[in-house]
Amino acid sequence: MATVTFDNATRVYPGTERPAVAGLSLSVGDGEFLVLAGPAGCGKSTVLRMLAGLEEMDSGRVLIGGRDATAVPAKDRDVAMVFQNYALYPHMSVADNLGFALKIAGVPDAERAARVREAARLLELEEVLDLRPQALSGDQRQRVAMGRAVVRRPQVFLMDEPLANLDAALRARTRAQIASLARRLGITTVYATHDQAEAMALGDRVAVLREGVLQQVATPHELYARPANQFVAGFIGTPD
Ligand SMILES: Nc1ncnc2c1ncn2[C@@H]1O[C@H](COP(=O)(O)OP(=O)(O)OP(=O)(O)O)[C@@H](O)[C@H]1O
Repeated sequence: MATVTFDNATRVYPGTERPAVAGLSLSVGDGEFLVLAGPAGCGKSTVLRMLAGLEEMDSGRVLIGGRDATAVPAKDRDVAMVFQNYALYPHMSVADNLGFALKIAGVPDAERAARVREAARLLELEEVLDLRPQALSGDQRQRVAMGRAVVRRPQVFLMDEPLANLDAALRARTRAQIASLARRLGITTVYATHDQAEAMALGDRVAVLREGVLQQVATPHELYARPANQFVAGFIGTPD
């Protein structure tokens, strides 16, 4: 578990004028579930990628667990990212998909098996451990993608629109599972979505971004009761 702090983080993509993320200062508490919310192109993915070490920052810093991680390579940051386009290995069973990163990392067989079992239990995948991904439903596949992050026991989970490929009913169910899982594990989570209902349902706090600029970060209740400006009020007030 760890805190995450962005300190004046800015990213200007080469060949562009306007920063994709401009002077972001934001702290995420230990074990907190923070949602980054805002319309397409507001900079959510860039924030996650900067935190993961997949995107350079032009200025500012990012701290993980109180330590400056700005210059730390992605593989050494101890964060696990779940994407919307989760690529499972089609030729491997669910169990092998779950354990693959641990195998690469040289985790001994017995410990790997135990961690895979634990993740399968938490994500209700025990029944499908021997199946291949193509035999699974969309939400089961999404849970395997989540499980691959869970087995690594990272300090921070990063989730980029992980439910975007699911239909409405499954989104609601999977959303509830994610919320309960993250809270049970107590792992600091930064979760990006353009869907205000999802943001309000999941976040301990929600950070609303507009064109790369943080507008407000507050609990869902505070955002409803006291939106900082018209943009926040509009975003919160307009169901998807
Ligand atoms: N590699 C890149 N090169 C140039 N511009 C980029 C690059 N990646 C993103 N951008 C631009 O940066 C801005 C922020 O993009 P980002 O993907 O972070 O937003 P987002 O809120 O995650 O949106 P989406 O939900 O569409 O992914 C957008 O204007 C986008 O076009």
